[in-house]
Amino acid sequence: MLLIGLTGSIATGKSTVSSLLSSPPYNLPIIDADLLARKVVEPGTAGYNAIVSYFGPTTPDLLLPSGPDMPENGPNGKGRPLNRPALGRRVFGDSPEVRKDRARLNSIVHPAVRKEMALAVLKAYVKGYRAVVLDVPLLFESQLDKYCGTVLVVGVKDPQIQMERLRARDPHLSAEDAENRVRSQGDVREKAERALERGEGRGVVVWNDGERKELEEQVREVFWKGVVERFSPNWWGWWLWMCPPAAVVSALWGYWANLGVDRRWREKKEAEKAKLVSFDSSRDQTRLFRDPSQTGSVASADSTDIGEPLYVTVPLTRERHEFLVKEVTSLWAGFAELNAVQANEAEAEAHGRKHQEYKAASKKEQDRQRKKADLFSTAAMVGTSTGRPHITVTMGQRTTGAK
Ligand SMILES: CC(C)(COP(=O)(O)OP(=O)(O)OC[C@H]1O[C@@H](n2cnc3c(N)ncnc32)[C@H](O)[C@@H]1O)[C@@H](O)C(=O)NCCC(=O)NCCS
Ligand SMILES: Nc1ncnc2c1ncn2[C@@H]1O[C@H](COP(=O)(O)OP(=O)(O)OP(=O)(O)O)[C@@H](O)[C@H]1O
Repeated sequence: MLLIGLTGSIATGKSTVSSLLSSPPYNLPIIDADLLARKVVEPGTAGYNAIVSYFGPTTPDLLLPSGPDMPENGPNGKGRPLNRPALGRRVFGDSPEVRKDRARLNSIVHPAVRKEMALAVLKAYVKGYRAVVLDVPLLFESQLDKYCGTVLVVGVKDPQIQMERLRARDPHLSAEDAENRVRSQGDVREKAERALERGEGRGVVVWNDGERKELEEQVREVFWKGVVERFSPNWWGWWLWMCPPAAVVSALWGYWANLGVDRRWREKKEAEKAKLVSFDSSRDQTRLFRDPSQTGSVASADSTDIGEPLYVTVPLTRERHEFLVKEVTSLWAGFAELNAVQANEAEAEAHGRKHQEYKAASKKEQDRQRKKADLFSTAAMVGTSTGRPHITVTMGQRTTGAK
């Protein structure tokens, strides 16, 4: 049985494709990770209890409010269901705290989802299906791609279209909530690249910027005829079903091949990062923004920005991650100095100090600030999830071991 990993980014059309694949002429069973992720956090489950005990104390609206239709202990006495938009606000976004919370939620939900998924795949195999679709938004992030015979990425190139579709489908989301959700997922272009890296027949991409009809045609021609029928014909599916040991060998072989693909992908990304060091900053003006959608104002950083992401807009013709780590570390020291000088200027003015006195105080303060800045390193990350190339820079991550 062929495992088809269906992924993409938020509102790029995964569900639209999965509903196509579940209907004639394909008639494939769909295992939907979002649905399973809801099932494993229903009141009374271990997932629900873990979420309530971690997020409950800091999220007053974590559960649906009680009222005439909602008893205090929930409809089945096991607790009120989760208020998903409220939990979403806690975990979708870019700041370090939100990322930490998202990682925590993922660590509660994902193992339970994987278990349910394995069970569902086994059931589909026993029922004799030739292929099954795993609809998983975070297929690569949760490493499930390694188990898939083929990966289908549904992408949208234009982020504006993606945002419009998301807001039209989920009108309850504010513009900020929608933006945060888009930003919480990896760049769909990178997912597409990663799928194609798997090689012919093992990875395929359909772009869904156009009409639904175009999407349907791509699914039929590019995916079904070009991949499934060509690389996993019907007779092969029957053979695997009739001979379970062959199915096991085929699954192990596929997993092993995917490990190789994964290793090559990592090596490629490492090599790309290594190239960044040679970037010459003098040719490019580096500007820091508080928000990737801002273009006008240059943000200033001060000590309150520790741990806050800032964005640098640069052309991504040459990726330059490591260079930026160095560059922004020195920028951070520069900002610290600037703050110190400004603070001293204000102080000197207020107290009417003489110029010499001010200079001495300023120098001392600068040294102090520089030492403080030395305690921090800065992380930079390249991304295009918002559609405009940007680099997220998290200022002032404490260096491991620094005192
Ligand atoms: C935070 C929650 C409660 C918000 O629920 P809500 O009903 O508002 O959204 P829903 O579950 O329908 O998700 C909508 C889309 O958001 C994206 N998304 C969901 N969870 C995540 C996540 N942890 N990281 C990045 N994107 C995510 C997916 O594209 C998904 O299709 C929910 O998304 C959740 O429990 N997420 C953690 C589990 C998870 O990772 N699910 C994704 C598949 S395993
Ligand atoms: N080609 C298209 N033209 C117009 N609307 C589309 C097209 N494809 C999908 N849509 C609409 O866009 C919205 C998002 O699509 P869909 O729900 O399939 O995305 P998704 O990737 O499954 O999203 P999520 O990650 O949130 O589950 C839906 O309302 C869908 O009807």
